[in-house]
Amino acid sequence: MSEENRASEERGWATARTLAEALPYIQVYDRETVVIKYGGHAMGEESVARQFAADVVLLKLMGVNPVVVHGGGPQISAMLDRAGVKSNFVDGLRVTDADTMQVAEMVLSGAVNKEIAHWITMAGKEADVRGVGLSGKDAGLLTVEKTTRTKKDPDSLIEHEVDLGFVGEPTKVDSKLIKGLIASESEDWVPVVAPIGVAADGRTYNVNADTVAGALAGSLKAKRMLLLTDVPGVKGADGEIIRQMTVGDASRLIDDGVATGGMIPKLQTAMAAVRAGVEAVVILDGRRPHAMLVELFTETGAGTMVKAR
Ligand SMILES: Nc1ncnc2c1ncn2[C@@H]1O[C@H](COP(=O)(O)OP(=O)(O)O)[C@@H](O)[C@H]1O
Ligand SMILES: CC(=O)N[C@@H](CCC(=O)OP(=O)(O)O)C(=O)O
Repeated sequence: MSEENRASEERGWATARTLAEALPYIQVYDRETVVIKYGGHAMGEESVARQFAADVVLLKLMGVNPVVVHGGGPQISAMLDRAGVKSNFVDGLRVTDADTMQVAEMVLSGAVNKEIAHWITMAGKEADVRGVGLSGKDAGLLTVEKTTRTKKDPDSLIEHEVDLGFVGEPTKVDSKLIKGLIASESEDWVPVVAPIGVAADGRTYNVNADTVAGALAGSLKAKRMLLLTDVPGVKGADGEIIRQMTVGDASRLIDDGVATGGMIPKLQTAMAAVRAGVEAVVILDGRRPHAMLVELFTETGAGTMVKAR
């Protein structure tokens, strides 16, 4: 779990200081899918979003197949604030009534999705790399079922069900469209997915973006999933960033209450994705310049890596 550990395994290649030395190692990701979850907190200023888009384009030009899933929690909250609505969160999930659902979809599938796809298209203009904005509603990408949660009453210790409203869990990912986009030999398309899903009854659901990224990464058997957020990694009980952990460690951090709030869905997603065949998941600071490139192409990497063992 130490930094040494993290740096030593399979990563000797990234000590390369020149492109020629680095090339064999960059080939590790050749034609491999990397699912990138771009969190609302990581988005920050326009210059940060532009830099993110430029790095996504660079990855595509280096032969990686990036698939972006974005959040937008703070952006939804800002829009709800304007309407005088305050959100409640349970285990990092927004309790979503019908009105909140409408705002969430407008912000996620409308404003945020189109902006990110647009920044990628703008950054990739000269190289003809283009962002394609979608939500889980497009081409039947994401089927969900209503999320159920129980909470223990602190006094009586009796479990009771908490109704989260229109909050869904992925039950099926139909990644045909995404696979078609990333496999195109003639076009450099980068799918950008908003975390909205559809239930069997046709209703629209709000889904945590980390969860969507995990489901998509599992379905695409991605080599890496990068969860870009606003902290340098996952902190342990001593407040220090943990550089590498197993799914067992991740589960214990949640059980022990060391990982709280938005970090809970992140770690749960990481565990599920690794179990579904994703080689590794990394939680890292998306505001750090070139965070994704540092993670993929340097020896030390960036953030906290979660692996099976
Ligand atoms: N053990 C932990 N290590 C790091 N961050 C933690 C931990 N527990 C809770 N967090 C919180 O999780 C947040 C990231 O989740 P979230 O706010 O949902 O991010 P995003 O919008 O990027 O998905 C951090 O800003 C931090 O406040
Ligand atoms: C159910 C649920 O909580 N959905 C999230 C969807 C957006 C999201 O996950 O955004 P971040 O990644 O920026 O936190 C929400 O409404 O905030």
